[in-house]
Amino acid sequence: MEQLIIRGRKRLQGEVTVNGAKNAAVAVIPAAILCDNICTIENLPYIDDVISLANTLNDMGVKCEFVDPHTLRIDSRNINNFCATYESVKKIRASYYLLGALLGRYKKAEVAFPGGCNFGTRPIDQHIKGFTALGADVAVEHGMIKASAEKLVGAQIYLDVVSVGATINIMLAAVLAEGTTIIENAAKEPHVVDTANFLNSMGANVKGAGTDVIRIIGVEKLSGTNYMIIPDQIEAGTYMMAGAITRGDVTVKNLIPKHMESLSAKLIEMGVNVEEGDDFIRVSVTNPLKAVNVKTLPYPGFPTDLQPQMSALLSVVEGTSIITESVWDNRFQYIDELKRLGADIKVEGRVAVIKGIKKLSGAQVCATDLRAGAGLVLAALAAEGETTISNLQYIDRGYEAIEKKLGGLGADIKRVKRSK
Ligand SMILES: CC(=O)N[C@H]1[C@@H](OP(=O)(O)OP(=O)(O)OC[C@H]2O[C@@H](n3ccc(=O)[nH]c3=O)[C@H](O)[C@@H]2O)O[C@H](CO)[C@@H](O)[C@@H]1O
Ligand SMILES: C=C(OP(=O)(O)O)C(=O)O
Repeated sequence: MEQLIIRGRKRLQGEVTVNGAKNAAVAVIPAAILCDNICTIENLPYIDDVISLANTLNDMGVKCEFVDPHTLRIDSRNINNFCATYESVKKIRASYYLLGALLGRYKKAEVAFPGGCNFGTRPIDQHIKGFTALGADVAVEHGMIKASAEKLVGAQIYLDVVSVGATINIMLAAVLAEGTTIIENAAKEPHVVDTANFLNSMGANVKGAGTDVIRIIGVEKLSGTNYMIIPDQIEAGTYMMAGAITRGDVTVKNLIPKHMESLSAKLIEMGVNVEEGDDFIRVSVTNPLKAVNVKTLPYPGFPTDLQPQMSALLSVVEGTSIITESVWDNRFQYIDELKRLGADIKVEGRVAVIKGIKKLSGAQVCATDLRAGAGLVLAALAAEGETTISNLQYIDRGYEAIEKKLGGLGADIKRVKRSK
């Protein structure tokens, strides 16, 4: 068992570089099997979700090779298996993209119900509605989602909820379908746009990604391509808040400032100094910070994947802050862990009321999911004394070398192996 040991209250200072985006990577990798050739994907984060997906594709006869830790060469010429089992996909949510990609290219797919972080129900009815509208038969049996079609024909699909996964999955299934598909009420997240750009670089015809109407004109064939993944909005936001919670001076490099607007605006409202460059943001604190209210929303709103990190930050900002989680029905499970560090937070349903305290104090805590883990890391950086964080398998799903990056900013953090 590995743990992070953090001795807090070091003011972070310096520069940290963001890796490629997890949620773009996990869509683009399955999308690569839509062509009968080789795709080379660069700027991938070297994280467990990416490694798991590469292993899953290898099990299907796709040759996935890391050219270096951030570059994956995907050769899908000899794919021979259209089934992804529970064993291979249980840890990753994005395994659902294999459904859209296999269905789009081979008209058949069998994928175990996806895993990923647990914050309440994570239905996939909108994915299934989209596949069905394109002409697929979809059945759920023995924990497997089975989809097949004679052929796929473009359709007009209105999503009942704004869903990143359904938007991307329908794009994957529709790029090789006959005719035009229109997705209305589509998600607008940067990773939706990145996946559309990747598909277009393979020869697809996807327009409107980044707005709430996406139009896909089916093409006959896609070709291999070289593609570079966008920077990770959530990793960037996590390090921006690491700067703020330690009242430090941190420059987060290799990000897209536009993707950070909802966070930057909140930090500025709190009194944090936020200085933007073309591809960096410098965050520093010189004045006392103020409490704020935050509501998570689909992009361009405040990302739910930065909500736990924001709770950690607000737990040491004087005054009462309110966080409303409007995307997931149960994403405050980690609050009990934050309370072990002394945070004063009350949760009622989807609302957390945070009374800022002067100082957190180190304790033993456990990550309950990926971003909960990131929130605990931030809280530990601000806490007096030593914090031990376990369940690192969650953090490792989405953060490459988190202890090295924070260590480079002056944090006292180390990863240790403990016998159970
Ligand atoms: C791999 C990946 O990219 N994961 C992200 C993706 O998850 P994921 O794609 O699973 O999240 P969605 O955008 O689909 O979910 C948003 C909301 O829609 C609901 N819903 C979704 C699909 C569906 O068929 N029916 C339905 O009701 C969900 O319960 C949730 O309330 O977007 C989330 C919201 O930004 C992020 O927290 C996750 O980090
Ligand atoms: C919730 C997340 O991931 P996933 O959807 O892959 O579980 C996340 O990235 O915060």
